[in-house]
Amino acid sequence: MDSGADYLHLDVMDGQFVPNITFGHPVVKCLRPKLPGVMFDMHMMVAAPEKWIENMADAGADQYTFHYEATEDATTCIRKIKEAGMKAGIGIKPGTPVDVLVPFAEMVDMVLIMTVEPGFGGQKFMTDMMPKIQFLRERFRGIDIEVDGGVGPNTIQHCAEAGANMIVSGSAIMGSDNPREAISHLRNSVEEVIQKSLLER
Ligand SMILES: O=C(CO)[C@H](O)[C@H](O)COP(=O)(O)O
Repeated sequence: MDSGADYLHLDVMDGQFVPNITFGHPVVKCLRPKLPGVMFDMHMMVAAPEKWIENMADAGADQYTFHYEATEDATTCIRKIKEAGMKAGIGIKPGTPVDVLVPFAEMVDMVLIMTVEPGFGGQKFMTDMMPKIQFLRERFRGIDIEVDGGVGPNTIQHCAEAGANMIVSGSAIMGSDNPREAISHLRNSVEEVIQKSLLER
């Protein structure tokens, strides 16, 4: 396990799965040539995520992260994402128990633990989601575990110590006087905990 690759995390919201709306694959397709070499992780906060897999692959997405709650058939969704040539991620909302992810943890490239209700940036980090990360890290040592929602300099330590190795951060970086420094701080916090845990083994 390491601190994972760098992705541009793009929040797709459909006004159904979450009470907000952003953009879809046509915008991703326009963005793709403007950011060569940048990996796009689509965070699909949408109902029926299986519907947009081909479109997002065609638009140039690298990873397709959907919500467990949004589909009746997560296994087929994962298979279709991989067949379309993308990496697969599966996430859960705060109210969903973590054990639903167990059957999928070794089928996907990443699991996502939401630490806010999906739909809006700038919300308060939910520390009580940390046991979900610990649960997954204890059982699946090598997987990528991502945390999303309210993560910044004041909350990163909780995520890192629980075992997360991929971090999404919006407001804390955009609101910082020095976004580069803020990113380095988040990255270093995760790296330090990973290195320490490797030494302790
Ligand atoms: O998925 C999201 C909301 O649904 C956002 O990506 C997430 O909340 C990040 O924003 P912030 O760091 O401001 O909390």
